[in-house]
Amino acid sequence: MIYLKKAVRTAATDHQDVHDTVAAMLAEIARDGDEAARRFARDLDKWNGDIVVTPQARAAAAAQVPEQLRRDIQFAHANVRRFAEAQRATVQDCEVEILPGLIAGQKQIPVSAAGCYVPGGRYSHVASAIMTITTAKVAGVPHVVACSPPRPGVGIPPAILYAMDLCGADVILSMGGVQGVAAMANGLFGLPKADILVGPGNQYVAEAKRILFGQVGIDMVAGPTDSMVIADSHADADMVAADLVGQAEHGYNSPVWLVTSDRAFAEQVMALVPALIATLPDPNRQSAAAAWADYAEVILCADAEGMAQVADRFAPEHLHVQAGSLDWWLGRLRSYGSLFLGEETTVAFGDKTSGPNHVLPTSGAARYTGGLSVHKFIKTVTWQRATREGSRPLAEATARISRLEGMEGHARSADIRLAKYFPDEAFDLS
Ligand SMILES: NC(=O)c1ccc[n+]([C@@H]2O[C@H](COP(=O)([O-])OP(=O)(O)OC[C@H]3O[C@@H](n4cnc5c(N)ncnc54)[C@H](O)[C@@H]3O)[C@@H](O)[C@H]2O)c1
Ligand SMILES: [Zn+2]
Repeated sequence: MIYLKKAVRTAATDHQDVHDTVAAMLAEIARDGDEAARRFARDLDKWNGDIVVTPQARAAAAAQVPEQLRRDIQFAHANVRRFAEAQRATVQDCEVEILPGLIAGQKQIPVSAAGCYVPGGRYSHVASAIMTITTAKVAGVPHVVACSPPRPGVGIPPAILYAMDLCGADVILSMGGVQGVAAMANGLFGLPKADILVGPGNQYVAEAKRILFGQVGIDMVAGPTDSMVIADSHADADMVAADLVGQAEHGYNSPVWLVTSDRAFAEQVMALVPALIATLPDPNRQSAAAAWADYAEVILCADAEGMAQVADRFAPEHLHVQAGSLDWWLGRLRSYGSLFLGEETTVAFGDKTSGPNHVLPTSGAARYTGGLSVHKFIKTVTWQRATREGSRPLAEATARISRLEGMEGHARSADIRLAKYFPDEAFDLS
């Protein structure tokens, strides 16, 4: 493979500053509770209003969203729900007779309370509300809290609030950043403590979740969003250029990668991109320009197998194949958060409306995990039950293994059962 364009920057270097800021904020909130969270909302987001959004404010939001947009949000919600329901149907209890007199099983139990972070600093992430809340509700979580940063004097933008309400958030907090995350994790403002925190956010949000992990579950540690397009000579250069620029808009440090087996095609796309970026409105233009200049890469490979190897190594969050033989790619590719097959769909569809979740592993985490799904809200737990007859071989083997391990107390839990159920027999348990 040959780099026709190489990134000049990779992962952020300011991590320690962010860590110290967030750790200090979390400590203050742990100490002073609601009051500290309110103080940060005031200082950072200029918000003095209600923290728990009232039923009246929820109802009023719908009236402020134009009807077509409401229908669009309902469309996206229905698609995300349909996909999540199909996933839910694959998650099942099971039961097996391991040996005569011993049955064991697994049960799927949703967490009791989930906290969904809906980012809202720079863009109005309506889609993130749909992706997280809907999925938690379909998973069967009885108590879903959602929070998002309020805009000064306005609160949560009406379209986000409408989406949160439509998707079934039980409580909505007008609170963003570290204070929003901590409010859900610590059970501030009268809430139950969240068992799991999910949803994307900026570096402060991501760091807060990372620090709180252990005390609560989290979906993943998210970095800047990234996207890869695999294109061969079948691809449409204008479309590929538009897709790369579209995803570079996320932020100055959002990598986009083009992997192709056609040098002329790569050069055509590279020539088109700057002009497309120049036509974006500010500040999206600056984000996309910086992302393209500093983080984007264009890689030329000999053939499809070479391109697949690059994709597997990068493990992109979004992977879009605009090439022939789509079934071959679906079978061959192994590391991605979400795969988009063919030019008729695109990452933007997945981001906003199509159904599979858009909360996905970034920065190569797709090597070891997929994205947000109903599974993240459900605990697969196990149980077992034995008859006296079934307990007999278990007790004998357990007693001997325990003694070998030096765990005499464990061995005696086995001994006492054999003595009670089979009093007339002698066992060699040493
Ligand atoms: N990968 C995905 O699926 C996906 C989807 C949507 C959004 N995102 C990501 O979500 C993020 C959204 O970021 P955002 O900033 O626009 O919104 P955000 O909601 O994540 O963060 C806003 C909050 O940051 C806090 N904050 C700002 N400056 C601070 C400081 N100096 N100290 C402490 N706290 C501070 C404020 O309290 C504010 O409420 C982006 O990084 C975007 O890439 C990812
Ligand atoms: Zn996107």
